Amino acid sequence: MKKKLTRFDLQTMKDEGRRAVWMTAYDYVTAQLAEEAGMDMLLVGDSLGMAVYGYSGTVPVTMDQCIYHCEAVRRAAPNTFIIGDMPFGAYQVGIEDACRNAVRFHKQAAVDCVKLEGGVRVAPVIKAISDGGMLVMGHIGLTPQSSGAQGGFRAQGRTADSAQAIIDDAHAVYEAGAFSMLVEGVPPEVTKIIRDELPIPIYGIGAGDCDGQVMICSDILGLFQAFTPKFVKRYGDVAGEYRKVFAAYIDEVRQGIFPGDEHVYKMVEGEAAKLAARHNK
Ligand SMILES: Nc1nc(=O)c2c([nH]1)NC[C@@H]1CN(c3ccc(C(=O)N[C@@H](CCC(=O)O)C(=O)O)cc3)CN21
Ligand SMILES: CC(C)C(=O)C(=O)O
Ligand SMILES: [Mg+2]
Repeated sequence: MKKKLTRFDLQTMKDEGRRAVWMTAYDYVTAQLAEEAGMDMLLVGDSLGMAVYGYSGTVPVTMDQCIYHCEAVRRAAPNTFIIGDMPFGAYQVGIEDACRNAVRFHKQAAVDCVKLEGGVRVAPVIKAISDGGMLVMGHIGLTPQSSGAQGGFRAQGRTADSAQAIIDDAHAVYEAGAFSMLVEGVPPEVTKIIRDELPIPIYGIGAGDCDGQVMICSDILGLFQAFTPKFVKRYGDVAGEYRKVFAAYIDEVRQGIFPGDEHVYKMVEGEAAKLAARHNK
């Protein structure tokens, strides 16, 4: 049986140059298949607001939604390192409130760490949660919960000054006690400096080569239809499979092909005749 990774395993993987592979999972079936496939970690991302609930961003996502999906993923993947993504509002109101929400992720959903977006500005929050004995993963660069401030879902750090601000964020996140961090949507030159200057695992999505990669599950499956960020690689056409299956099912029911003999229940021996006798009077 697969053994759940610890922060020390993740650190060793980085130190030995072995890349960690992870993706988002929001539901039981997906998480079960991911654990079976040997995924190193699973993120119950607040991207579930877009991938599952159809919002146009992640801002509306609530603690309850994140917790319920985390619980489903944990039940499906008891031996996988699970990251609970703190939604917008869960750590903006105050440090005490942020700690309470991080505790809820651990108590109710049995996550292995929480992740939250931001650098210099959220460093005190990261410090308070880590001081509470919980593992925190940082998330810098393109931070979807602040897409308003960033002017949309756009690559960050493409000028020397804006890149420097992200590097400063990385240092603040590390100093605050994060055990690892995710860098999203920045040029590889920026990622490289962060990786050279910090000892903890640096994971990427749209950030070039890193100590590991994460992708949105429905993006790699070729299932998510609304948009495709530049950094996504589709490894399948699951939307195409859905279309084929739905069309075939509709067709068979309409033609009376499904359900067939093999899909119906048999009456107990002799009972069909008795029943027929009652109704043939
Ligand atoms: N399905 C999905 N995949 C993701 O990667 C993802 C989500 N949802 N939801 C949360 C955030 C939002 N992300 C996004 C969304 C769109 C772009 C995108 O299309 N960017 C364009 C540039 C757009 C512009 O400049 O205005 C690109 O070409 O990458 C990037 C990241 C990443 N995350
Ligand atoms: C990996 C990223 C984009 C994330 O935080 C999420 O899926 O919510
Ligand atoms: Mg997220």
